[in-house]
Amino acid sequence: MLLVNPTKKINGTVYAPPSKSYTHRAVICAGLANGTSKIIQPLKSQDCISSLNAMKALGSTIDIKKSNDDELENEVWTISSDGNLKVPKNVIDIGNSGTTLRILTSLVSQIPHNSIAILNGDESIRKRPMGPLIEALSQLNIEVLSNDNKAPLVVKSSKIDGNIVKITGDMSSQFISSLMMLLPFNTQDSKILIEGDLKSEPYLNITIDLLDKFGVSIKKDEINNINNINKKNKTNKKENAYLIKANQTYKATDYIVEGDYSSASYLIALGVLLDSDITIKNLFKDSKQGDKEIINIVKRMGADLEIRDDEVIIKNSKFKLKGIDIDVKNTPDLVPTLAVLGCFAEGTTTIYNGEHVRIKECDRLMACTKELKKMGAKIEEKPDGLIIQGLDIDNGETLKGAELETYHDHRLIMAFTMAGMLAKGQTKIKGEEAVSISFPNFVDVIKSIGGNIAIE
Ligand SMILES: O=C(O)C1=C[C@@H](OP(=O)(O)O)[C@@H](O)[C@H](O)C1
Ligand SMILES: C=C(OP(=O)(O)O)C(=O)O
Repeated sequence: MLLVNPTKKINGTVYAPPSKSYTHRAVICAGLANGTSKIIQPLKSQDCISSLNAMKALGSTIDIKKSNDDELENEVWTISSDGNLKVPKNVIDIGNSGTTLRILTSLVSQIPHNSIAILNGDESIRKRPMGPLIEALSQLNIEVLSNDNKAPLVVKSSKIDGNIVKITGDMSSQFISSLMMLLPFNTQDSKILIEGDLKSEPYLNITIDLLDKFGVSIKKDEINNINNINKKNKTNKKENAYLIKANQTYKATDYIVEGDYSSASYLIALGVLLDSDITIKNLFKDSKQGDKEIINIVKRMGADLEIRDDEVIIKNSKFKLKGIDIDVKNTPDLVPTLAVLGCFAEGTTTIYNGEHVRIKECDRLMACTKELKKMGAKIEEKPDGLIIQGLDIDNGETLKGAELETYHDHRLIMAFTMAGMLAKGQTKIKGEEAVSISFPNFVDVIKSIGGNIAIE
């Protein structure tokens, strides 16, 4: 249980943890390359260790060393491979990591012929949808067996047979990242055609960026679809497609992982909500991470931040925030952070375009509504988002401490910790150990800046 007490002020300098999305991709690409890659400053979290162990099970050799930078306790992961995935000796357990499951489902089809790989994970992972990816792979004659289109999955080794693959864009970009990482092995040039709305697109840009560092090129091809011309306002609806050249090979490389904006969102939000003097290092201004948008969101709500090339500084807050409309199509992981921010912003905060937020570690729209209501939040669940009426802070209204469930969901634990620090009375957060999924030293970091929290 995490005990969270009201906290008035935070100050100090902290480092954002390394990016989860970049660490996953770097580890997997390193295992696909012929040679030795060094992943410098990787995120040592449960999810990324799932990717590391999976690549080990598929034949990579892994050596973990502390880096010289003692203060940050960073590591260097040296990953060696001959570029060919091996038949795994056992079921590959990907734990709680949706990214690992989705990306590997395509790639494990490239193990030697006449063999199978089995992917499985925890209770939450066995509920996450896989249908569109399984169907897309069948268009390439790759066979995946499952009950109900969910893990456990049995993937049969197969040559890629086909060069155009259609997939829905509105459920998870991870399906598309998965195809992007598979198709460079195709012997023909290939194209991924996205059907419907494309959500979480910044994660595809992360995939393209990282693949480029490992020598693989993917190009976006935007097609103006004449069938979709909206005659009334004469706007062309764009269809998204990606082009992948045949017979590309992953090249071993050394890669330094940048800081994670999704994890930093809790620190940034706390910084603007409390009396703060705080610097968050390892956040790059030119990052491709979609969750960098947290900076624009808090600015739109009325906060003032100093953005440097590689750090974010918040001084002399606390700001008087106002409620705004927020489209979370491209930033689903920010939703728990935004739900808490909305409680402390004057007026209405509307979070929309987030149907995909329901199919993460848990249904985060349901969970934020149910749990924050226990603290007195005025929050309403909508099919695609949340409507939050800000509390009357000027007249002393605030959240009240409560005992909260977290559904084994790391992002809920961190967002509810913020809520608890701003609430009146103690908040008890159950299942706090799940922060290790993406931000293992979260509790220590919050304590180091003055957060009055403790594990019981
Ligand atoms: O590819 C990635 O690294 C991720 C993609 C996003 O998922 P969806 O594409 O399913 O929205 C995000 O929510 C997840 O935390 C990480
Ligand atoms: C949804 C998340 O991750 P994944 O899909 O990899 O489980 C997350 O980190 O919030």
